[in-house]
Amino acid sequence: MILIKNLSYLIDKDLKVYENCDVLIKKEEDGIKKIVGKNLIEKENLNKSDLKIIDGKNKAGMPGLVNTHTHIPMTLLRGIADDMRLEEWLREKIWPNEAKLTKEDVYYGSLLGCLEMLRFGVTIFNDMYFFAEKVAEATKEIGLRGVISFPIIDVGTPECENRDKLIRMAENFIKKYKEDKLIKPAIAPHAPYTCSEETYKECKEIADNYGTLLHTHLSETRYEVVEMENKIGLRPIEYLEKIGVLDNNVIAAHCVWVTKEEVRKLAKHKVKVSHCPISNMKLASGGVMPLIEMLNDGVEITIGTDGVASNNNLDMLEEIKVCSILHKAHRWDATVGDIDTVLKMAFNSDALGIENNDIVLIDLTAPHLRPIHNIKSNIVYSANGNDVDTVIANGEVLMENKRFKCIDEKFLDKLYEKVDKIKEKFSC
Ligand SMILES: C[C@H]1O[C@@H](n2cnc3c(O)ncnc32)[C@H](O)[C@@H]1O
Ligand SMILES: [Zn+2]
Repeated sequence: MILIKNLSYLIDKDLKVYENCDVLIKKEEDGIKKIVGKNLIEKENLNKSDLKIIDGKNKAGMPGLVNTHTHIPMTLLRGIADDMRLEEWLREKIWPNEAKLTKEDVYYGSLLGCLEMLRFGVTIFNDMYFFAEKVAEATKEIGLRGVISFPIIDVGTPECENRDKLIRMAENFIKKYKEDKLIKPAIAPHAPYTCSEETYKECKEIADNYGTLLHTHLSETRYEVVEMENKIGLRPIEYLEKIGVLDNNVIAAHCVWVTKEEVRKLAKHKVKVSHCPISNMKLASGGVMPLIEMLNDGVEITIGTDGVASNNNLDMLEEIKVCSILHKAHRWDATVGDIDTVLKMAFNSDALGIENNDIVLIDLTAPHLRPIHNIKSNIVYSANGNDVDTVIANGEVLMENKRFKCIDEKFLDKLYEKVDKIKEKFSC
């Protein structure tokens, strides 16, 4: 059992704030149980020798951050191609370099990505990358929880060039992990411009049969929308609706270029949207995701960083601040993207079908986090990922006082050496 004693502030999933409390975390057969109150040792009659005690003084606790769209192994491609728009970035830089990746490279890139997320308080994530088994393996080793989706592209991926075979591999991947405690497998047709109607339909059938999510990029750029309108006379969301893919098991990343009518379609089919403001701005995807219209129509919106090659980090605290201020600037309205709205999106793991029972502690002993008029304000507008001090995920202390507990830290040097070596095979 873990006891956080004298926690200065606790923000719960419903964004209620408690002050000066203890939090007891018990890992039981049927899940994680949490008790919040004062003087829990006495009240719950706890034996100190059964407890891992964490000092909560000058710390703020909150649920684990949830990154709902990323490509974790792309940590390997950090900084390889900046200041380019999506289409050229993908075709000229990212895909040619990804073609050189082996499954071992993806494993090390995933470890690096998981440690980066952990360092920044992200405990649950939704990934889409080649060699998904290696992403799953690294995730389990670090102890995070993730929806790991197996990507499909019609022309093939670095893992396999044959689409039919890829679909069978995706199904086997789902079978292998479907009972796993930390991993929820899923399938990911990459985007409407890389996957045919047949591919989307087959992926949807697999997602339905196995009860998994279908993760896809959707309406990310104006180019994507115009290209589709020219080819088939439909916008990407209209097209996916027409072929029967839109559903409540779909999680769609980006959804920037979306009309009001399409927002209604997303809401009608209960599609979950992963909003990736930094990646959209950096890749100059143009436009801004219609947050207000989506919220007004009841679309479930979550937040993602996208991959490190378009962000260029996995700092979800940075992402929520940018999300908030982007929409204020865009709408000339300071009330838009308010503190509670962005925090709710950042803690939302329900969209992934995972319960967020994790706790992240922020160290408040830093000049930029004092004084504290409103702890939620300091977290959204003043903090960043480096302020994360301790992470308890799935009932385990994975990081304490900014030190990784899930690995021997001596391994970090070896990991950095490995990724430096992998770096040599890429060309900028
Ligand atoms: C899984 C593949 O998806 C690629 N990717 C990474 N970021 C984006 C994005 O913003 N839009 C479309 N595709 C993206 C990644 O490089 C892999 O090739
Ligand atoms: Zn992406």
